[in-house]
Amino acid sequence: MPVDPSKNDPVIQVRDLTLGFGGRPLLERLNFQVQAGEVFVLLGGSGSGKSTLLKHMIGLYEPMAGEVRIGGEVLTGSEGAARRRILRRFGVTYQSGALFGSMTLLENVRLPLEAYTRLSREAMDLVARLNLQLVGLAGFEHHMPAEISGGMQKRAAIARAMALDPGILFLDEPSAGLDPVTSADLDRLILRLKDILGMTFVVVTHELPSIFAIADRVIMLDRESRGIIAQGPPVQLRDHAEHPWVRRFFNREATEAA
Ligand SMILES: Nc1ncnc2c1ncn2[C@@H]1O[C@H](COP(=O)(O)OP(=O)(O)OP(=O)(O)O)[C@@H](O)[C@H]1O
Repeated sequence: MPVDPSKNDPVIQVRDLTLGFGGRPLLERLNFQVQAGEVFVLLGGSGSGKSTLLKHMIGLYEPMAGEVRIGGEVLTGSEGAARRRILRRFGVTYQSGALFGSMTLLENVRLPLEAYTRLSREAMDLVARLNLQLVGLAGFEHHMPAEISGGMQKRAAIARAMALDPGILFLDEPSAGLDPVTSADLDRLILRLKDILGMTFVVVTHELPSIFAIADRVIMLDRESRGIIAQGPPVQLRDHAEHPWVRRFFNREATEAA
């Protein structure tokens, strides 16, 4: 079930978030919200903290200050049953993909169901099959990850991240290592899941064609000022951003992509 199917409700709230390592802040006092059913993209130069911010948003790291709320509940510092409940509201795929190589696709997608539900084996298989079907992998249930292409592996990782029926998916560089055609296929899948299931996405990506294809809104992180230097729909930023770095980012890459 989507966390909250009504549009314009924040499903993720980042409030005064300061994060860093070894007592040194990398990003300070970040404030932004992600609305239900939107694709929200984290941008920024290399080392600006995109992946680190994503890891804070999913509770993998604890911030130096501030909080992250998912579906209105505070994830930061949460524990026990409350934390488990919040964690089940979202799925994650990491850059490395990380399917278990010794398991079939069906077994990979079944894994979270085995760990977190008491469904019967038949029901788990049914859910796993449906999820693989949803990402265009019907018929590949018994393939091993090494037997399918990189693009299909990414799709299978998304199917696994969706196994527990979350309303939110966090994707860290989903098109890394994919050719442009396969990457565009993945963009279409993201848009389809958003349209048919009303899912909310938070995506880290550098790929400009992808950003224009999928993003409702982006935020641009900046290492020097340790904050957000631009936010809004990508076309708006391309045409009207005040910050020179932001204009350079969109225009240089637009030229390269042309
Ligand atoms: N676990 C960690 N411990 C200490 N420093 C870290 C850790 N993880 C990341 N960093 C540092 O934080 C900074 C931001 O890293 P991060 O990976 O979040 O950037 P990014 O914007 O995702 O970069 P890229 O686009 O190159 O992947 C970098 O200087 C990195 O070395």
